[in-house]
Amino acid sequence: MASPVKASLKKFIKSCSFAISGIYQAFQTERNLRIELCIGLLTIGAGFYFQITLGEWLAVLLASGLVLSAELFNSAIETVVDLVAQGQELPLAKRAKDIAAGAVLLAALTAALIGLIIFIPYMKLLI
Ligand SMILES: Nc1ncnc2c1ncn2[C@@H]1O[C@H](COP(=O)(O)OP(=O)(O)OP(=O)(O)O)[C@@H](O)[C@H]1O
Repeated sequence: MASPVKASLKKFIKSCSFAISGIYQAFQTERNLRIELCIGLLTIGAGFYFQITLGEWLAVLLASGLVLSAELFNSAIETVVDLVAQGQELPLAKRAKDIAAGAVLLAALTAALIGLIIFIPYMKLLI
């Protein structure tokens, strides 16, 4: 393998390991992230149970990824805000945290709506 390619690949693998470590740390500290992962896994379980279509799988996976990514961004923003605020009550810190939390809420509501649209017809078949 050519040396610049090898170096780029090495750098990429290193970046991935930092990213995985970031996800791991967020899971250790953020309860909401763990709850959202559980909901995502339950939804995937329901997908297998109801044998949803390929299009429905794509929507479920996109919605789950959207919520988890939004929560990770939220955690990163909270961390930076705490770093800057250093325990002080700051109006801009509140605004930044509330907007980031709003992004998570929007993603979660969108995912819930997608879940209801997909799974309600399957659940109706069970009744
Ligand atoms: N440094 C700060 N200055 C002003 N308001 C803050 C500050 N830190 C947090 N807040 C506000 O206090 C409220 C609670 O925030 P806090 O981060 O404790 O809990 P949270 O938003 O439920 O997040 P989580 O439980 O995920 O840590 C929010 O409205 C937030 O914007």
